[in-house]
Amino acid sequence: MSFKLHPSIDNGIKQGSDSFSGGTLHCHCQTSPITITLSSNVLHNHACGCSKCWKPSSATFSIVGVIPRSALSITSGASKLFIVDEAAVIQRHACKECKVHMFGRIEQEHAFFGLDFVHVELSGEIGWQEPRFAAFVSSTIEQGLVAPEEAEAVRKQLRGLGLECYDSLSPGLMDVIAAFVAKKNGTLRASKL
Ligand SMILES: N[C@@H](CCC(=O)N[C@@H](CS)C(=O)NCC(=O)O)C(=O)O
Ligand SMILES: [Zn+2]
Ligand SMILES: [Zn+2]
Repeated sequence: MSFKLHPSIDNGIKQGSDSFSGGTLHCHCQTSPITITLSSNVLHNHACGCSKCWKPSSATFSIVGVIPRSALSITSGASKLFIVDEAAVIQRHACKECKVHMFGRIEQEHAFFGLDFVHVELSGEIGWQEPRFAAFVSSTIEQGLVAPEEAEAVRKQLRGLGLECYDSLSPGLMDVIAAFVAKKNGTLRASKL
């Protein structure tokens, strides 16, 4: 049995282009869609199994990447945006009508302050960085999308696509968050390497 992970990876992962320099995201509204223009490619693109990241219907994972907030502009339909959960670290700005999340933004002191979270499947352009790992895989169990006994099969399918699996973010990103906390606490150790 194979799981519907996400439509943009279920038939294999297509590599992005190093020379790609951005494009436009559209919400799903047929009339007056919200459009967001991105002036660069995304970084750290990945599959996220958490309950908070937007995913299309029938998908088990969201595909989400980051981009400097200075590279993102709302080019139409700004009045249709609302914040899904004001209390969340990532303020996800979604369309009031079709409910698609257009971008997530961090407004508090955080390792990822200055980066916005976006879903490049909302763009028609080709060349966006391909997903490179899978995060929060076990969170799919919480949502009833995957049975506990199925989790390893889901990981196997993800690894078969070349996506290493984690139950939080990737080690590299977790290190960035931990280093930020250590710096704040005055406990950041100097490297002896
Ligand atoms: N198990 C939780 C995990 C949620 C979670 O921690 N999501 C990560 C990955 S997007 C995060 O950084 N969330 C911050 C936020 O949503 O503001 C769930 O599925 O709801
Ligand atoms: Zn919409
Ligand atoms: Zn998530």
